[in-house]
Amino acid sequence: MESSLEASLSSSGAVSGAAGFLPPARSRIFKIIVIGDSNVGKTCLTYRFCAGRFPDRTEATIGVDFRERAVEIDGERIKLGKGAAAVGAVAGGRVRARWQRLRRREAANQGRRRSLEVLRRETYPVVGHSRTRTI
Ligand SMILES: Nc1nc2c(ncn2[C@@H]2O[C@H](COP(=O)(O)OP(=O)(O)OP(=O)(O)O)[C@@H](O)[C@H]2O)c(=O)[nH]1
Repeated sequence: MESSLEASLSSSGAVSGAAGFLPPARSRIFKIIVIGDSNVGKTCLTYRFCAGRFPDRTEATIGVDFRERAVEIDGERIKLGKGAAAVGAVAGGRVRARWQRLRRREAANQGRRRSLEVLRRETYPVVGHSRTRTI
């Protein structure tokens, strides 16, 4: 199957052109959402991954926070867009409803990451257990 990278190159027609000019290949973009109870480290996790260091100080995220990092995998440049969203600020059943809304909105995402704080068991149910793996 033709990858989107190959498709973008071949549809441009520039690859086989005689002018010797190759436009920059478009990166594929993978979106990952990090979701979890408030204050479990979502911002620090995504900041560390994208900036290579931990933030000097943090503030509670209101709504959703976006970051981006490009990585090279098997010679292909891939952009990872990461969003962190707190669900813990909303109490009770509304937590799950908001989580499900976020899941629907992010249905096109290729990856999801859930954050929880291992020493605070009450943060576990917020993100659900079904596909949580202990690493
Ligand atoms: N000990 C320890 N503290 C951490 C770790 N990661 C984050 N923290 C601290 O935990 C607090 C919350 O971190 P954040 O990254 O802001 O947490 P968050 O989940 O994004 O918080 P909200 O935006 O409120 O949802 C901060 O004081 C961090 O310094 C960790 O791995 N270990």
